Amino acid sequence: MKKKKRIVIALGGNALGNTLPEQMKAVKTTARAIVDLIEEGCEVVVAHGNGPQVGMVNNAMIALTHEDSSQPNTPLSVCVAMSQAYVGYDLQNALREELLNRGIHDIPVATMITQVRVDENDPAFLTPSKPIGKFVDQEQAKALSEKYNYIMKEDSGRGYRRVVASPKPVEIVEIETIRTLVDAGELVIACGGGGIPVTRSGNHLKGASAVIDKDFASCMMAKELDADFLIILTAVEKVALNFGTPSEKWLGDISIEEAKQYISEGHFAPGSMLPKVEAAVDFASSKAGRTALITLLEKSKEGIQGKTGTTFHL
Ligand SMILES: Nc1ncnc2c1ncn2[C@@H]1O[C@H](COP(=O)(O)OP(=O)(O)O)[C@@H](O)[C@H]1O
Ligand SMILES: NC(=O)OP(=O)(O)O
Repeated sequence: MKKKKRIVIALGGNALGNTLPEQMKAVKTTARAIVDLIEEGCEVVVAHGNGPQVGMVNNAMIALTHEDSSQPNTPLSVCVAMSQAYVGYDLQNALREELLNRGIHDIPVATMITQVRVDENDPAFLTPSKPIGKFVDQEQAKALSEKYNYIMKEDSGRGYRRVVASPKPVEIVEIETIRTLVDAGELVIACGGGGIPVTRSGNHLKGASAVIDKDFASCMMAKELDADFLIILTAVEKVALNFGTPSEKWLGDISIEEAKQYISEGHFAPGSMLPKVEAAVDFASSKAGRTALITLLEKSKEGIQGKTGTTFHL
């Protein structure tokens, strides 16, 4: 019998929406796209981002502390944990329902609260780079940085966002549990929001004030699970050279060498497209036969059929 293709999908912000009602709606479309892949005969593992969601949770927790001084600050690591549960809850239910609606009764869905270890000496702790929360204009950005000491940065021509530290993942703490569930045929949602960042001190895991890039965490999970495909779903169908300029050129199938050259030429914006391309290069170059794909959620099926998206190969 032909072995099923194992796919790790990294869902970007547009697959989840920015508010509770938007998320309820978005996860239904997302579930349809994922179950399409399952019906194509693929084994799917789902990871997702949390930029808007962790920003929202963090704001709510700050407001709580302002209202009630007996409530201590909620660490960013706990906000990431909350965002994993919030997204996992809606996504898990949408997937369950979509599977049942299509008569698929033998694939249980589970969300794994996932911790990802980072290095406490990672220089990324000193240079915040990960955009979270809402997009605001320049004036609002100035007000937020004055009021809360936030570091605000312009994000790919779409406005300003708060940036936080984003160290690289070193180890997925729950990887053996994830592997056991995936090998048992379950549909697992894991490494949400890049994973809850932790550092290790002996047997103790301590939350770190950071948001890990889900593209890097998904890449690590895809390698750990020996996946065939890493699919990074975002708001563009393809990756572009000279993005947003008159000489914009959309990329189809590219080699690792070409991708590395384009990275060095500065074609991909840090904090948005650059981590996706870096994760795609890392995965596709890690072992022969591994393919990475960057495309739109609605195009994921066509993407794995080689009909669209930007595909990275050795
Ligand atoms: N070279 C590029 N090619 C395509 N998109 C790019 C490029 N550089 C920056 N972008 C921007 O990056 C966005 C994807 O990053 P982002 O929105 O942070 O991802 P996510 O979907 O994970 O939230 C695209 O929608 C686009 O606006
Ligand atoms: N954690 C993370 O990478 O989130 P986004 O995909 O929303 O940026």
